[in-house]
Amino acid sequence: MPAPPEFIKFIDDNAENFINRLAEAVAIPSVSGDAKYRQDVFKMAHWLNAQLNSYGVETQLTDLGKHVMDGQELQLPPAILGKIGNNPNKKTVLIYGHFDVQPANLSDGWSSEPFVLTINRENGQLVGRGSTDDKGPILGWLNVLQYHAENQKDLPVNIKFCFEGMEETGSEGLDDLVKKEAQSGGWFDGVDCVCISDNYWLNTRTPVLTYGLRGISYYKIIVSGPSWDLHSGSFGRTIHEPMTDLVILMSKLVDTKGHILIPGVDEMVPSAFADERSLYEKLDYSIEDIEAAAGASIALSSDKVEVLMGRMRSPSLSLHGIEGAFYGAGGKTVIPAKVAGKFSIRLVPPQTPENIAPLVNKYLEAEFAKLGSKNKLVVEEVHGGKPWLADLNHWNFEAAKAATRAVYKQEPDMTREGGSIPVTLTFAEALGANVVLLPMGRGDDGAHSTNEKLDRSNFIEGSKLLGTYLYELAAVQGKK
Ligand SMILES: C[C@H](N)C(=O)N[C@@H](Cc1c[nH]cn1)C(=O)O
Ligand SMILES: [Zn+2]
Ligand SMILES: [Zn+2]
Repeated sequence: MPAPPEFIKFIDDNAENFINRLAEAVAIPSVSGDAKYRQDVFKMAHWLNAQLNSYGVETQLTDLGKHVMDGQELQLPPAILGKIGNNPNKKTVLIYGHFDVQPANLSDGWSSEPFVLTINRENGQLVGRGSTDDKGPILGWLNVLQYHAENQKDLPVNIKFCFEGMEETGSEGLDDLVKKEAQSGGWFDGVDCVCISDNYWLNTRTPVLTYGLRGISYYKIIVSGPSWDLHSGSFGRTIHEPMTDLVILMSKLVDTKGHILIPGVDEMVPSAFADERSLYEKLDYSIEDIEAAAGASIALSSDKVEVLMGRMRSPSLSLHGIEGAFYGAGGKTVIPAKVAGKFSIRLVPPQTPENIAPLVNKYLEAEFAKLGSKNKLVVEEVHGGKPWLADLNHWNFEAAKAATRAVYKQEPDMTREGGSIPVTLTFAEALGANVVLLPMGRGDDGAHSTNEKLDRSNFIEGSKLLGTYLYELAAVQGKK
């Protein structure tokens, strides 16, 4: 069942209004990982809740309790549960998205204010934090709802929603809520399939459907010694310096080719099966795509399959930063008293945060012992999420494929995503439902980076894609 032509026309006719609404959403700096923005994450939850209500979605703001972040106890932002339609003859799809964003400061190197949506009329780029990750896609769903509400059209399927405000910081509290609401009589009871639009195409040309995500284990390693910061002239070569210890430890985690040096981590992953390369060979991707998205010729290999396998079916370890280190202007000659190195490991099956943790802890403690330092080491696991792989021969994928063909007149590539959406596996397991990832944005959108953008055409065609998917879902032969 194709989407009605009036729906497609409505999306085209209202493009400017949709962009204005995206600007409103981007203007709320809902950064979940920084305590000083926590009220803005709440503001964003209320903004989105009001939008959903205005289109007839019944919602419930669910309190997820409190958590401790950087030593501070904070209220978690609420999850928004929503539902619209309860026709027993229709399928029920659960839609997930997140309304929090990564941190962003002009001083990081943005060309414009990150929380002001800046529209480049020449190339059609909508630049702003959250434009592609994940406010654009969430607003894509609102655009679909708006058409049906304003034209008194029934949706082709029943929809349940789950929107959260902590995805960028480990989805705290959400797994338990999903497990509870998946039970008989719970909010998610009766869900037939799940759709998530929160990742990206591989390149700038070819739409994709995604059937896998890497998991994540995020660590903080804290080295402390002196009771306060010290003068390097007075104390250099007289004490064990925390920063020296930390930098040595961090240098022992990963090599320059990306091999993880923690014994047992890379080794957990089975080798590629006989013809596995052919899966990657046929994806529309080139070394130029990755180098264009990175803005430099720095790919680890000139073999496209090797690069894709590194991103999709291998774990990776990235060093993110050092808290407490001097990083300002000028030549401050300080010995920091306490520094915390941050790194994360992207996980693939059969790895989980639980089976990785003992390997990480044992290795770091052993390497620290080798330093013979009198400083103190604490290893903290900040947050984690399991990897996920789906059955791509499911009718949910068929519907997403048909929608892609209808909107883009192209066959989608089938990809595994290198990033993580921690709750995905929980949806699949707790609901016993197939999950499809149907991304809106392009591979060069710069999610988490400076100058994050969403192309206008991806926002508008992507809104059509999400709506068309619902119609294809209603038509596809499958359960219900
Ligand atoms: C793929 C998704 N849009 C995303 O960006 N996920 C984040 C999740 C996360 C986990 N820890 C911090 N953020 C990611 O993959 O980094
Ligand atoms: Zn993200
Ligand atoms: Zn995201």
